[in-house]
Parts: sequence; C-alpha cells; structure tokens
Amino acid sequence: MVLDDLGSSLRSSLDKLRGKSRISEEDVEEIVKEIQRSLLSADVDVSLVMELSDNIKERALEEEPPAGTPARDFVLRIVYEELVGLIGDSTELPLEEQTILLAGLQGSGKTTSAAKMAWWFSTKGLRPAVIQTDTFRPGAYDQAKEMASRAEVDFYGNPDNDDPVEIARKGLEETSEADVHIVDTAGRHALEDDLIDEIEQIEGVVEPDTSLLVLDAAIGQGAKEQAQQFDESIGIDGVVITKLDGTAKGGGALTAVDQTDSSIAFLGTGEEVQDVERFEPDGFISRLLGMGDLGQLAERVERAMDQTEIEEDDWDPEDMLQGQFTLNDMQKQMEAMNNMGPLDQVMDMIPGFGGGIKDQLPDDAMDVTQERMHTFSVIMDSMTEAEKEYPKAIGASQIERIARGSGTNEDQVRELLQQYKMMEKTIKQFQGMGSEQEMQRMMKQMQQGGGGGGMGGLGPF
Ligand SMILES: Nc1nc2c(ncn2[C@@H]2O[C@H](COP(=O)(O)OP(=O)(O)OP(=O)(O)O)[C@@H](O)[C@H]2O)c(=O)[nH]1
Repeated sequence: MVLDDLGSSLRSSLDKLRGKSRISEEDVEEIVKEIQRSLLSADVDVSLVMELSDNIKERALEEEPPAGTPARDFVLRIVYEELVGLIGDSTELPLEEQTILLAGLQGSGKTTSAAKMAWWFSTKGLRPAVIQTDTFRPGAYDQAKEMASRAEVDFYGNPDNDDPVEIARKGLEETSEADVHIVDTAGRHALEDDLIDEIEQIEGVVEPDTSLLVLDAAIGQGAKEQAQQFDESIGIDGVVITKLDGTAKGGGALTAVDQTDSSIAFLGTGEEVQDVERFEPDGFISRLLGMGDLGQLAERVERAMDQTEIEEDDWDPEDMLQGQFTLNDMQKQMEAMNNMGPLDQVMDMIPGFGGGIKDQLPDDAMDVTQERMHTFSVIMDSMTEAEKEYPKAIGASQIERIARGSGTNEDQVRELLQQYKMMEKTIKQFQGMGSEQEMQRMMKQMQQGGGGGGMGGLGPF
C-alpha cells in the first residue's frame, strides 16, 4: 500500500512524545525527518516532500496546542491535516450521466480499470458502458469484452476496425442507452507522438466530462513527465492508481496528482472487477496513520452482506465490535469476510488495528484462507448447536466425535478451535475501544479539530 512505511515509522516517532505536554524543536525535527525519509523512499517528488515537511515543522512549532491537548495528539493532527492537504479531495464524479476518458501508458491498467469503474458505477444504480478503442494491442478487445461481461455492464468494441476514433464515435452511438460512458484507449510503451495524436483525436470526438490518467502504483519519478504530457494534450482531471495490492510504493502517483493539479479518483487493488475503491482522502490517510477507515469497512461489509445473502437481522457486524462471539458468528463472519477480501485488509480498515494491535498478533491470526474456511465450515456442520454457542466446553471426546462426523481429523478440529480462540481474542481487543459510532464520533471530532485530543480513545493511538 502507498506509503505503508510512513504509518509505522511515524507511529514510533510519535510514541516518543507520549506523556509530553510540550513539544521541543528536536522532537519536531525528528518527526519531520521520519516523514521525509518515508515519503522519499516511496518515490514522492523531492520538492513536494520539502513543502510538506516545512509546513508540518512550521505549524508544530508556531501553533499553540489547545489547552490540555497532549503533544502527540497535536502533532498527529497537524500531520494528518497536511497529508490530507497534499493528497487533496477525490476527483469529483457526480452520480449522473457522463463520459469518462482513460489515458495512460501500456500495461498501466486502463482496460482493467475501465471495467472496474463501470462495475462501481453500476453498484450506484447507474447504467455504465465500456467502449474499447484499443486497436494497438492484440487481445485488448477480448480482454475488455470479457471484463465488461464479468462486471455485467454494456460493452462496445470492434476488432475488425483499426480506426480508434471511428470506434469511439460508433461506440457512443451504439451504447446510447447507458448513462456513464467509459472510453478505454490504447497505450504505448513510452510517450510517443502518435499516441498523443490518437488520444487527442479521440478526445475531440468523445468530448469527455472527465479525463483520468491511469498510473501503475509502481511508477516512480517517470510519473512527472507522463502526467505533464497527458495533461498538456487532453487535460487531466484525476488519477487512477492501480496495482496497490502489490509491493508498489505509489509515491509517483502522488507526484502526478500534484503535477496535474488534479486529484485521485479510484484505487485499484487487484485483478478482479470488484477490486476497486473510490478514493476517499480522509479514510485513506486515517488508514495510513493506523487509525482505520470505518467508511470503507462499512461499504465492504454491506457488499459482502449482499453477496452472502445474510439477513441483516441475522448477522450484525456490530456484534463483532461488541465481542459477543461464538462459533456460529465465526462461521457467518468467515463467509462474509471471504467476500470482503483478505481479513488482513479488512483489519487495516478498523480503527486502531492498522499496524497497531494487528502487528502484535501472531501471523496466522489473519491467515484464514479459503481452503481453511471450507474445512472449518465442514467441521462446524458436525457440531451441535450447544457446542457452537459454547466452544469452550468442547473436550477431547467431542473433538473425536466431530472429527469423525466431518470426515476430518482431530488436529483439524483443534486448529479450528485455536483459530476461534485467536479471533475471539482479537475481537475482545475491540471492546475497550467503544462502539463503532463512538469511534466514528471520535474520528469526526479529530477531523474537525475539536474536543481536546479526540484521538486519546483510539486504542493504540
Ligand atoms: N494485481 C493487480 N493487477 C492489476 C491491477 N490493475 C490491472 N492489473 C493487471 O495489470 C495488467 C495490465 O492491465 P491492463 O488493464 O491490461 O492494462 P492496459 O493499460 O489496458 O494495457 P494496454 O491496453 O496494453 O495499454 C493486467 O494483467 C491486469 O490484470 C490491479 O489493481 N492489481
């Protein structure tokens, strides 16, 4: 994830401020150095890093912390505000009829992002269509068509036509019933004149409301030049950062945002059409700083509930936060979490978990793979209702019976009980943090800058 390192290094330098009510110049220097180191190693442009760190330094030393605010909370709030300022708002994309043009180099993820974005708009009740104009890369048509069908959205392309401008024109006509038109374009290995000519012509025909530059998170300093050139030719309104699920640093994309004076529209986090997030700066930075992102969590839970068709009355994710946790809950939550994505990622969205408590847990607390989930499910089917409600009462003879009944072995049953214990322990850590509403209230308070150190209650923060 972008700037992953920043969260943990910042946390450790901020921890040194614990218990202090005043902050010295030395403290500020140290924190600013950490921020610079993390941003630079994440490939963020040097001048941008300097600007950000100067602002933080100046504010931390010159602003007067509100009475009673611990130094740590005060500095954290400044860092948070400055990072939100650097990354800016997400690109405005009204939920209404519109045309979006995607630009970017070959392999940056345009075709995938077109389908993902179309899927995202469809979840908002709109009717999107993907128009594929890439006549340059063999296979682009088939890939786009297949992805559009997986996203269950309208699609237009023509593998027999080698004129992308003509395809774009025809595509808009043929998909006139759609509300949101997403026009995918061809890429090249490098910025070449014919690529720029082609995209300018397509832009002329399509007249997009929004032009988005698609950038691979792995892009480093090269982002600056690319962003500049695309911006000059068609005008870039926003950036889509792809492949954030990999080890990429993502700093180059932040540089592109700054260079084009634009913003981030979407984040791509995998190869499937659902692996997309609308960029939300507050949530993103909160997550980065280990404060969790309740908005994203709620959205994923909602989506997962739709997919698993679990009645809302039947399973309330709040239960998880309340700590009323049985094997029945675990079974339902495993199904739902399976649809939410890796538990690990889900945990990152929960306040206090990102890089906090999560890091202190054994690795396999999060390692609930699909295969294990399936085995666990089979085992649980062989348990009685009482055993599922009171797993602690399961002894050796029950383990033997359950293993026999489920066609598994005793070790696997013990593994399930062990996993349950670890999950229960994890859930219990929440209890001290208050309810979800309480956490949201605290985050809001913190964002508004009020409430005398609203971060105090966020567990490890
Ligand atoms: N892991 C991961 N892979 C991605 C993501 N987005 C795209 N990819 C993969 O990256 C590769 C290139 O993506 P495409 O969508 O084909 O890229 P493109 O920009 O359309 O490429 P051209 O049509 O050649 O210009 C494909 O293998 C995608 O599956 C992402 O968010 N995560």
